[in-house]
Amino acid sequence: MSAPNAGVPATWPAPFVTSPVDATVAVPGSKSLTNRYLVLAALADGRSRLRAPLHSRDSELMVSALRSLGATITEIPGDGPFGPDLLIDPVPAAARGTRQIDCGLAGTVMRFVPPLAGLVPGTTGFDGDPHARSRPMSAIIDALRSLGVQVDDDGAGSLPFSVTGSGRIAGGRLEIDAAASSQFVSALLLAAPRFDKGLHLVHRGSTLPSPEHIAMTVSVLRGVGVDVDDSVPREWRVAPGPIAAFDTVIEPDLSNAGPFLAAALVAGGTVRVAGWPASTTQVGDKWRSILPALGASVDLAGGTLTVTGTGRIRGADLADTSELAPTVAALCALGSSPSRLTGIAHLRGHETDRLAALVAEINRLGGDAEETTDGLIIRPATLHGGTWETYADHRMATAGALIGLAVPGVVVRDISTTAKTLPQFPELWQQLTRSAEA
Ligand SMILES: O=C(O)C1=C[C@@H](OP(=O)(O)O)[C@@H](O)[C@H](O)C1
Ligand SMILES: C=C(OP(=O)(O)O)C(=O)O
Repeated sequence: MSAPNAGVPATWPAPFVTSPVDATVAVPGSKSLTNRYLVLAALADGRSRLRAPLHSRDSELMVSALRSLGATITEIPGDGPFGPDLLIDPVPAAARGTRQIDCGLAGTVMRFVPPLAGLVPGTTGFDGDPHARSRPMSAIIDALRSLGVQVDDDGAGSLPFSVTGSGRIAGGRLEIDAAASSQFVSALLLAAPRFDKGLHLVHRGSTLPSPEHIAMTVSVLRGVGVDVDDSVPREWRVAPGPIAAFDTVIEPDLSNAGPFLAAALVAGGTVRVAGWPASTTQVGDKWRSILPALGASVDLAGGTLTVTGTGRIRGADLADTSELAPTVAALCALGSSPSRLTGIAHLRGHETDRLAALVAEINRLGGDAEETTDGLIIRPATLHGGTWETYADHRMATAGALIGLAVPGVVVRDISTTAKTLPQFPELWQQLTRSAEA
């Protein structure tokens, strides 16, 4: 694919505002929903359509991965403002051969695609960006081996590795430790209807992160006619059977809506996000409770979420903020009282070690942040300008932009990393900040 955000400079002076914002923002489709539905469409019993899907580096990598496994994916004009719809014809039964898949830095690609590769005859190599090689993968590698699939790696429990599928996976009972990522559970559940005996998956680890993302997986599976029993905590039973072809509209990415909504707290003023679903499995719906805890008022009416802030942020104790944590941490760094974020130890295995990265960057600007065993403590401090490093992490980039809204002279390194899930970020952020000047 062409370089996302081509032309965006390597260092990006974050817009600083001195008056309240007043903006309505439309955000593109959910990464988590787009990539789940793409995987299910590749395994479905006929042609599926995704309306208003995300078009970003992570979704393009998923499209390429599924194409190389044999799915036919075609772009067709749609109604959404952010790009075409997708028609997907599943991987045909006769698909075979060898292929190499680039996972980039996409957790959904590196975790969701290997079980599919086990269902397709032939050898599939997996590798990704330099940072991808330090993301945890051993739970998937071990799970596939327990399921009888050949995996060849160098024993490090990470990319690169190859999966040699025979075309069938028997399935049955399987224990894994998904403490490092909920994506291990989602990956196995998504492919499980195509295992001969289905799957009885049991999580045996100490903690299970990002439960909302697992609930999303269960919900999308049920939506395409798959029988999933999740009545026993930390266990899932997926019945074998067909995955019904579907035609579905992808919701806007509520996690990516976060930095825009948070701008109302930082600058004061009002930000509205259109197309907010009345009910959703996205973890980003938690903004409706997180932002009020930090001092905003929030109203959901007529499909629009409206967030109003005063420019004054109070600290809070917030648990299990999952992929929302970098945005939350940026808000807390601007808070007038201490904050404690808990239940996010597994962020150490995200695009970068997010806990270390947030502490380093907040403190570089004069902040007072500290790592705990499972999160962060952030105390009030007066921040100053400087370079904000992003470590190839899109959510570090948007966190830097948010701090720069209130602190003059913040320069974000590599804003183009936002192309991972939101290529339009620099442009949408400029529009938002211009509303403060108007
Ligand atoms: O399944 C998904 O779509 C995701 C699950 C979560 O992963 P972790 O459980 O590794 O946090 C989340 O952080 C990631 O952004 C997307
Ligand atoms: C953790 C994230 O991504 P990934 O899907 O690559 O795990 C994220 O987007 O915050």
